[in-house]
Amino acid sequence: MKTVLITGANGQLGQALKQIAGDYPAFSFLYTDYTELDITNEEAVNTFFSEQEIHACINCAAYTAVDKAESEEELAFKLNFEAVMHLANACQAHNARFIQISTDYVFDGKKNTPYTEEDDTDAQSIYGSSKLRGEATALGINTDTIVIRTAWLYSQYGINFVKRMRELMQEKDSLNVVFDQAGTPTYAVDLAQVLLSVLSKAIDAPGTLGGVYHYSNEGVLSWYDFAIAIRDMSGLSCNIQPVTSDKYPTPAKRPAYSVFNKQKIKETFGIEVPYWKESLAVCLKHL
Ligand SMILES: NC(=O)C1=CN([C@@H]2O[C@H](COP(=O)(O)OP(=O)(O)OC[C@H]3O[C@@H](n4cnc5c(N)ncnc54)[C@H](OP(=O)(O)O)[C@@H]3O)[C@@H](O)[C@H]2O)C=CC1
Ligand SMILES: Cc1cn([C@H]2C[C@H](O)[C@@H](COP(=O)(O)OP(=O)(O)O[C@H]3O[C@@H](C)C(=O)[C@@H](O)[C@H]3O)O2)c(=O)[nH]c1=O
Repeated sequence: MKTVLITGANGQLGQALKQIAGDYPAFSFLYTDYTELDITNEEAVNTFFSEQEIHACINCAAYTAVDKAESEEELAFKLNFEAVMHLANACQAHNARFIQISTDYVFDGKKNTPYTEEDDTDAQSIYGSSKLRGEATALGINTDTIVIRTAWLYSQYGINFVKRMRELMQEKDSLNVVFDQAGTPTYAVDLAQVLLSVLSKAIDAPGTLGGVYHYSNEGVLSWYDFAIAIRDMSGLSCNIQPVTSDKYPTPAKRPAYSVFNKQKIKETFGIEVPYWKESLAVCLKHL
């Protein structure tokens, strides 16, 4: 039995992992969030790893408030870079596989064809920069680190675009949503399945499979298209207007295009990726 530490376990990805953990009997899971293990506390991280026998760590903790990060740079870097360094060092010292989650916001969005893992990064926001520093640091500490970049994460858990839109649509007659930012949503439960199947292969293969991988659901759409689908598939009625980003100003700049090329993760781990609309339907059944 291999013990897997899940940090930030009360967040939406952490809760998605808890939902499917029973399908992976070869693993026993240690779920921690801020109160059990504050990953910004280096000493606490080292003590935790010394007291428990940990074979792998999936870091689901992060500073994810994209706009707020613009005015809380220090906090964002503390969690998305420094804490990642503490976990990566502890994993290295205890021979544990480290899986770090990152984001499409590491790209500037100037491309118009899907981003591969080899494409140059150029984050446009504090959140994106802090996540980029975290992934580079973890890989620098150990090339066995697996960094999985994902995008537009949503689920029945926590706070996300799907839940926020449904609330807004019930409160308001009309909404403006940007149509000049294109990407692909990711259902957190699909990502959780991918993380555990990746780990199942990687845990017994030290020295291989490390590196960056892209994962989202299949398809390409704008936030506007996503909002329309959320409305129609939820049976709600709200007038949704497509607007350009300058008509919906935000503190943080988002990439205009952040679609992933997912060939690497599909081929390396034999993963089949669900179409975004099918996964949205699954999520909406749980809401
Ligand atoms: N959400 C999204 O749209 C996307 C997310 N990602 C990445 O996916 C990963 C998971 O994201 P998601 O599940 O949405 O994140 P959430 O914000 O839902 O969850 C993060 C969790 O980490 C906890 N946490 C905060 N500070 C600490 C700390 N010092 N020590 C331990 N835990 C802490 C949070 O607790 P509390 O709530 O109390 O602060 C929360 O439970 C992250 O790496 C994120 O960057 C990538 C692309 C898209
Ligand atoms: C609520 C709302 C948002 N928007 C715009 C703002 C923004 O450009 C886009 C997305 O909105 P949000 O701010 O909810 O999403 P945002 O926080 O940018 O989501 C991101 O979170 C981080 C953690 C990631 O890693 C990314 O992959 C991505 O999922 O939609 C509207 O146009 N109208 C609206 O009513």
